Amino acid sequence: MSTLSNQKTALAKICILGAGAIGQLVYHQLAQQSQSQLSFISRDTNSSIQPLHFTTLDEQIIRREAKLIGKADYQMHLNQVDLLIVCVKAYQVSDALEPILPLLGSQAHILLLHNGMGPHIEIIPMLKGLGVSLGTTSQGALKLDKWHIKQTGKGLTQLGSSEMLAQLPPLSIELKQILLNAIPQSEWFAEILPLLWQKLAVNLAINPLTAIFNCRNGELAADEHKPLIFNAVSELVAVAKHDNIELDLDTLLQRVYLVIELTADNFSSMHQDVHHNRQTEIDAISGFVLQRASVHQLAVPVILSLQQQIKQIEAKYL
Ligand SMILES: NC(=O)C1=CN([C@@H]2O[C@H](COP(=O)(O)OP(=O)(O)OC[C@H]3O[C@@H](n4cnc5c(N)ncnc54)[C@H](OP(=O)(O)O)[C@@H]3O)[C@@H](O)[C@H]2O)C=CC1
Ligand SMILES: CC(C)(CO)C(=O)C(=O)O
Repeated sequence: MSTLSNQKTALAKICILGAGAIGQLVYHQLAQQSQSQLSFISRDTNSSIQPLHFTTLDEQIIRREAKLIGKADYQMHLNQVDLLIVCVKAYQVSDALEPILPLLGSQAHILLLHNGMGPHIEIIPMLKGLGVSLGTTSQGALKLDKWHIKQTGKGLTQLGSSEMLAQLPPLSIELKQILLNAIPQSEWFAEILPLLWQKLAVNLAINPLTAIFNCRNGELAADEHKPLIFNAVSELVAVAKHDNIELDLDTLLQRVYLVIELTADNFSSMHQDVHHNRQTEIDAISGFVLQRASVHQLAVPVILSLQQQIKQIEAKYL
């Protein structure tokens, strides 16, 4: 257990890796509710102070400043960090952490906050005994400009640990409290993996299909898509079972259709990535399920086909 005392809680040093839409949203939420010392990791050489703008859900514009830690100051700064929140895309996690991890002090804890699954398995060998927690958010945020974000939706943020991480130091109670106080609708789970699988099922059922059929989320409610969604989610449930994660197919399908309804007008993140010719997070969505299916020697033809179709789309521009 970390020794961060109550007295030091106010001075907890929290650094965010990935100053994008979600990284900046979490920064503003922490700045609003805690007295922690906050910063972003920059890829520039020198540190700087960056003005930020945040448009809230009720259209208020809040101005703040953030400390960006430049490479020249990594050594000195990172050694002091208590919590590193990683808010890059799933496919960026390992590369982003590689130069940072060796510079963190032994008190540092890492929180991964991204869509999809898999990076936690990739980074465990790189951790050298540092603690890690995992999370997923259903809040929405959009970059209006590099340093101006708008919150676009409320939603649950599910954070937690797992038995598979039990050998590593846990997040301290004080840091957990800072996160739960600052992030609205956030919850902590002793075993987070089932929650991550459930969110994965939602992303698997919605994201690739919206990119393949070039449609908004709501159009997936049509009868013509029902067999594909049913088969993809059924395959995921079977793979999860072999990973000792029990998911209920009916409950999961209900959740998928609820998200389709609640986000009917949205273009999914994968649709937007394809639209802007960006790499998608497919490898952490269907790719992760395919990887686990291969470990358990299970056939998942529908998920394989979704993966291949998105890879073909990406290949036209990447
Ligand atoms: N935006 C949303 O509403 C939601 C997003 N999510 C998930 O949250 C995660 C983050 O998404 P989002 O914030 O939208 O993505 P963004 O692309 O906006 O943010 C990622 C940020 O990380 C930066 N970055 C990438 N590599 C590095 C690195 N090596 N060192 C430092 N910074 C780096 C990027 O910088 P640069 O652009 O310069 O490369 C970018 O600013 C994703 O998994 C996404 O699916 C989940 C729910 C909702
Ligand atoms: C829930 C959903 C599908 C909302 O669009 C999403 O998480 C995404 O677009 O990545």
